[in-house]
Amino acid sequence: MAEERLRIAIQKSGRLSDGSFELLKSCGLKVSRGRDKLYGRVQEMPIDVLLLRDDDIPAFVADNACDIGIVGQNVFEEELLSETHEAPAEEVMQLGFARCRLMLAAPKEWNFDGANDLASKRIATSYPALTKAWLEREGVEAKVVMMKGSVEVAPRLKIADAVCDIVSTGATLDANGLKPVATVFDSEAILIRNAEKFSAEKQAIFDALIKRINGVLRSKDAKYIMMNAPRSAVEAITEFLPGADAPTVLELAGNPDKVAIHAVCRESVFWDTLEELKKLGASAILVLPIEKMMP
Ligand SMILES: Nc1ncnc2c1ncn2[C@@H]1O[C@H](COP(=O)(O)OP(=O)(O)OP(=O)(O)O)[C@@H](O)[C@H]1O
Ligand SMILES: O=P(O)(O)OC[C@H]1O[C@H](OP(=O)(O)OP(=O)(O)O)[C@H](O)[C@@H]1O
Ligand SMILES: [Mg+2]
Repeated sequence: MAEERLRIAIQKSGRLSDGSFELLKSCGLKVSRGRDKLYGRVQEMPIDVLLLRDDDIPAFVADNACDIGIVGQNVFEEELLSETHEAPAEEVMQLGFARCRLMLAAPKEWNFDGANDLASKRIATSYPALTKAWLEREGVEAKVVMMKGSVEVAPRLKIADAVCDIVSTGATLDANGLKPVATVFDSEAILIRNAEKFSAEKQAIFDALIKRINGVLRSKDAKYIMMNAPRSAVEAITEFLPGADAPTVLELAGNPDKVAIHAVCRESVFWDTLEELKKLGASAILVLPIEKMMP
């Protein structure tokens, strides 16, 4: 019998693409792309990769053309609200990259004073379902105009009064004379899966992949921190270290009053943290990245 392989759909090129390939790489999976560049194969695990437009990913996963996929939460929620599939794909986990917001934006000169200002106005968006749901929550009646791309130019062309589009730095809005006025949806890349039960063989591949992804995500903010400190400050320093439990305390040769402290910090270590540690008497502080972490 042919070996079962797990099929994952990822974006071919765009804002999700690099992060998706990077995640697979961090999981120890190298994707060798086929000549048509639409199909890739992983050597290290029985996984096939399909390279698609991001909008097609939820449907490919819902329809069983792929088992799992990586897509923006915004695109996935839009698809769910549109109710196009009897058994839509299911969200498995957030992946911590491609963070952005779906935001309502209005021309800078508009003295915008809350959602009610949008009553009877035209709003251009590629996300009509999410936009309509937000308007409904706010109790505002407005006309939603669907645009597939270049949404930000709509007010200038008098196609719409406002837009509802993806914002990260805000540079695109600014360049088009627009300002953000309300957040409709917070988004990041997510892993989705087909709603049906996998075969035992496929489930085992899926479980192994999830374990690796969790290991990569866990190590993302985590740092290995080393420092010397007065023996008397060990307790205060341990309490202060972000997300660290039970650090290793080592003798320092020829210096009975001082020890070396080694700890895994599970949260970000900022410059402020280092300043505080210094105040508590720490010196020779080293912060090292952690590549992978298994519980
Ligand atoms: N500026 C941004 N910063 C971070 N994430 C973003 C940004 N813009 C979009 N995203 C996220 O990445 C997803 C894909 O965005 P992209 O602009 O690549 O889509 P696209 O142009 O529709 O691509 P495709 O050609 O695959 O249809 C979005 O749905 C959103 O979740
Ligand atoms: O707030 P900013 O940092 O400016 O990012 C927002 C822009 O990024 C995305 O487009 P992208 O640049 O991916 O190009 P696209 O319009 O071709 O998808 C998105 O559609 C916005 O237009
Ligand atoms: Mg798209």
